[in-house]
Amino acid sequence: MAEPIRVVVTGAAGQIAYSLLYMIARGEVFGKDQPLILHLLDIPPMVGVLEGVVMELSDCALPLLRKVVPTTDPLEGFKDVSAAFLVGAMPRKEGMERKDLLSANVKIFKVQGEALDKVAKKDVKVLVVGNPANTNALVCANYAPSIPRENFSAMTRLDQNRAAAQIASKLGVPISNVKNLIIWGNHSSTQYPDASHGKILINNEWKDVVDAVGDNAYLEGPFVETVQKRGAAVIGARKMSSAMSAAKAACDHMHDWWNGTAPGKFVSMGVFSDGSYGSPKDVVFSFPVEIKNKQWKIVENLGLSTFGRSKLDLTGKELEEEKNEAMSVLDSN
Ligand SMILES: NC(=O)c1ccc[n+]([C@@H]2O[C@H](COP(=O)([O-])OP(=O)(O)OC[C@H]3O[C@@H](n4cnc5c(N)ncnc54)[C@H](O)[C@@H]3O)[C@@H](O)[C@H]2O)c1
Ligand SMILES: O=C(O)C[C@H](O)C(=O)O
Repeated sequence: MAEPIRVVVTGAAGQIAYSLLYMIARGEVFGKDQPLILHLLDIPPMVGVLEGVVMELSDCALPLLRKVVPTTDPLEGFKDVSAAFLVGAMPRKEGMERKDLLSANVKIFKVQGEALDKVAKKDVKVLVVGNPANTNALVCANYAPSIPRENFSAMTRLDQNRAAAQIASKLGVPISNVKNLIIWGNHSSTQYPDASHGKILINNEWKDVVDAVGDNAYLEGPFVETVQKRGAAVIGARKMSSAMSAAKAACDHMHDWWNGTAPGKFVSMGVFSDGSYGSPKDVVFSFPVEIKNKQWKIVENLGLSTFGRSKLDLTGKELEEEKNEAMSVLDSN
């Protein structure tokens, strides 16, 4: 069997981590033959809860889990890690937008970027879940200059999964029969869930989602809005933000980054923009990507409608504004 790898989950005493840690430790991300040492990072007031999580992980009796390192010290938490799930951050409450968390959360990602830079493996894969995820990923990467910025990503996979679930339910097919729906831009209510390149498996043949749905008004209206507002809908119902589905999406994201995407399939990830599709450069923007040998590549030459173009411009503008706001928060500290 392979040597164990070290994987850190921040916010390890929180609600997303409670589902996520179990899925990782079962081998659902790095494989059923990959032993793991799990680092659990949280803040000092959560030490008691963290102890409980450590007890439960032990009681799960998981064969791949070789050791658990609970800590409140980022330098210990990020030491020699190969993969980092950056979940620890304040969640929004009812009535807030995710960017309202910016001033509180962005500082966390500065400190964690600096710690990753000092002690993580240089090929560490960093997934930022904590909101506002795109801008937090940007900040984290900026404070970790010795790690390639391609190694930092933000999670829009939950939005992709939500989009796929809407289409599967609309067409009455299993979720595994839907692929290549795209989330463009920010993990916020300006994101653009785009079904125009989506495929659906009907009678053993991949067909266009657009043709199968046959209702453009739905695809540009209720479909887009439902996905954009799904996080708020979950908060409205649960009084807490999504956790089980967020943990599953984090596993899907890191799984595909680690293992690659199947031929003909792409997934959405927030990554550093090179200006593709007229997006602003140097913000973390969600694009369709294909992954091979742990390297993502933006899928090129996909057509964009006039409607899509206007949506990309809107979400790109929001990301530039968030970036400026984050920089002024950090400059004033
Ligand atoms: N990108 C997405 O799709 C997505 C989906 C769901 C939730 N989220 C975001 O994920 C974050 C976590 O959500 P949750 O429901 O688990 O929240 P939670 O409040 O249940 O848990 C957050 C945990 O982070 C810890 N924490 C705070 N500051 C920390 C720091 N500096 N270092 C380490 N740990 C720290 C807290 O003590 C707490 O245990 C929120 O920002 C939420 O908005 C993102
Ligand atoms: O909506 C939130 O604040 C939590 C999360 O980002 C989500 O999409 O469910």
